Amino acid sequence: MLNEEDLKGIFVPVVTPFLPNGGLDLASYQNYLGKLLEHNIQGLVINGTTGESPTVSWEEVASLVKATKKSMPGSSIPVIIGTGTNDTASTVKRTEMAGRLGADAVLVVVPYYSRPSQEGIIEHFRRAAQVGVPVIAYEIPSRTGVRLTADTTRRIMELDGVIGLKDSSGSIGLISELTRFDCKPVLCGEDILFHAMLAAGASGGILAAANVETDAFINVFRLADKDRFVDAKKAFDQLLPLIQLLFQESNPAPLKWLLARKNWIAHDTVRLPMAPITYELKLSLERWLNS
Ligand SMILES: O=C(O)C1=N[C@H](C(=O)O)C[C@H](O)C1
Repeated sequence: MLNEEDLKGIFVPVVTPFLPNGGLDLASYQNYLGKLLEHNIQGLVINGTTGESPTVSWEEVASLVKATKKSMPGSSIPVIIGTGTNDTASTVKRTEMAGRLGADAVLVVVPYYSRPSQEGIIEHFRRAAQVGVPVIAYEIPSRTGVRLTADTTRRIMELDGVIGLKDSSGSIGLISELTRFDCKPVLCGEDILFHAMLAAGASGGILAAANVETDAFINVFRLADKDRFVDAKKAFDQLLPLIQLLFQESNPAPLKWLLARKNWIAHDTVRLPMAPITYELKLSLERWLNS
């Protein structure tokens, strides 16, 4: 299982490939996984936002995890499973099931939709962490509808069993507050802010765009890790056009289109209410591919 020291480097949140009829496409998944595992990544995240967790059943998550383990026998690449929901009891149950599937850690998103109080959110994480599988808390207010204060985040990160934070808060405000003092690792979860967050003390990232330019993201991380922030910035700037395109419409639809276009997965199918990308974005991605 993961501990704090392991949250360093590039973690790739995987897409969940679907067939045109919406069923799980495990053949594509295995092909795509083979491509990702050619790179020196620090871990995989299954059933994250990029994995379309709101529309993926637990049985499907289990199939993905089993396929992942089968694809990398003897590999030590950590597998992190998204188990967060907006219901504490079901989050706890999913975290227990993830432990039985062999998760190295779980990604638990701030409970969305209900807009709970900060105290309720802390209690949600306390219960998830008590399961005994290491928890990475996931702050993404643009999707959850509730924003953690720096004090709440600190209290969550201080819980036993919470090993770090994935920060998709949308600015460097939170990480700057957290890293003023000693704190557990913060992973960037906002691709466009990767360099800025490394400079503010992030220990790596869980980045959808790293599905595509994996080595380039690893390079940015390594340069920053050696305090070569100017070189890291130059390398990161090269990634900006891709990042802008991948987030022009809701992630992961653009990413799935690109992976399908590269034949890593067979189809760009997303499950409703996610919709396929527009014709205009396809043209722009095609231009990027040819650039
Ligand atoms: O699935 C993830 O983990 C990520 N989700 C974020 C989002 O889609 O909002 C983006 C980030 O790159 C990784």
